[in-house]
Amino acid sequence: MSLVPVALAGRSYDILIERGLIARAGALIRPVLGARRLVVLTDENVARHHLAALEASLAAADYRFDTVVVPPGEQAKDLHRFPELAERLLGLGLERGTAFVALGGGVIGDLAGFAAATLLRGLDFVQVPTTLLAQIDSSVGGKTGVNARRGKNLVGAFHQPRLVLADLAALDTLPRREWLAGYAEMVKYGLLGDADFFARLERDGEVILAGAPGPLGEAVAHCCRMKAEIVAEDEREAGRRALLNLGHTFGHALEAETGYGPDLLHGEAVAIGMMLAADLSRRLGLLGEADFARIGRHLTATGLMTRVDQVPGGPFTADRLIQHMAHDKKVAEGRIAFVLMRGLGDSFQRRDVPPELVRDCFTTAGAV
Ligand SMILES: NC(=O)c1ccc[n+]([C@@H]2O[C@H](COP(=O)([O-])OP(=O)(O)OC[C@H]3O[C@@H](n4cnc5c(N)ncnc54)[C@H](O)[C@@H]3O)[C@@H](O)[C@H]2O)c1
Ligand SMILES: O=C(O)C(=O)C[C@@H](O)[C@H](O)[C@H](O)COP(=O)(O)O
Ligand SMILES: [Zn+2]
Repeated sequence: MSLVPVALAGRSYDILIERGLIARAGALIRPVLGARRLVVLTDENVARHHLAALEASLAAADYRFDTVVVPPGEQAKDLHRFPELAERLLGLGLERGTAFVALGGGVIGDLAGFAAATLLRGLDFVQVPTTLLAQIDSSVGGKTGVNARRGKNLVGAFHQPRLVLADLAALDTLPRREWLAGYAEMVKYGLLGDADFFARLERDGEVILAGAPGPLGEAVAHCCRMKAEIVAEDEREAGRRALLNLGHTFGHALEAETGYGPDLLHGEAVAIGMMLAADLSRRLGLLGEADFARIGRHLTATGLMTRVDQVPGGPFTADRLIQHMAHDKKVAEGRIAFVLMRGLGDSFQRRDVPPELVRDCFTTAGAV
């Protein structure tokens, strides 16, 4: 088993990574949580594959629990659906000693985390991530929230989980498209801060995506260690944490424009967004042509989209995409902070980016 600690004064927790953790969840949660009552939040797909094992392990550990199942997909994370969910959860008779268990991908983690942050002004919660994306990224670091009409994750809270149980066996049932979406965030770690890891992905990406336990477990643990280190230094994104947003300013704009629907998954949007960020870095004279081409080659070889005009439902206009970017949480005094690359594994934030260059990136990628 890999154990990655997330060191946060008074709110430190561990990420456990291994096959078979869901079946042991009750026993693993017991020493960490004082709560005797749990509420499991999951979605219909995850429930079909993994809920029975989780419920059996909670029962075996003598937990009283309720389960709430929501429809799958990004729409479950809509601000306007949250009141109904909150009422449903409150209807279960929550008490301060109740804790939530998020069993699912990033949508469930963000939603359950936000419910835990806000209901009764804050309850404990445990993350049991079941997508690659959630195991390497969203279950770690305490960003929780929901999407508003004006943009992605605009209503939320920083609320750290008490424990993360990343059961690699849960990924056995994950569809290939979801593996790829998670893999895009894995590539992000290489690009933002670890050129050797990017090179490893170029070599072993297919093995990882095939679920080979050794390489997969090592790659998941590596990403968690990188994220834990960044979050420990900058929990609330005052500086370095923004690097985890590489590709997201562009990607979130695409997600907003496609209505958070099934045509474009978050990770897919991030892949296109990283390519746009790489292009912007190249146009600013920061990233060489060879590195730019290398990023595109790897994303394409993996099967990810890299261009705006590959997204179903287009054509998309640069004007509208740029409008969406104005709602990014990294905007200060009206100026967007872009995460750019000076080379593979060397990213930084910059605000003074000429708007016409951003437009050129969009149109070169097929926006009109
Ligand atoms: N909080 C953060 O730090 C953070 C980081 C990255 C992404 N996110 C958010 O995470 C969300 C994306 O998460 P995601 O990609 O995990 O999507 P998701 O939660 O929608 O899950 C993807 C799909 O896979 C299904 N699924 C999940 N686990 C499964 C399994 N083991 N077997 C079969 N099907 C399974 C789900 O039902 C869903 O249909 C976005 O909303 C994004 O904004 C948050
Ligand atoms: O943990 C972080 O910090 C991240 O930025 C991780 C991202 O992958 C994730 O998509 C996050 O939800 C984006 O946050 P936001 O603040 O841009 O909404
Ligand atoms: Zn992301």
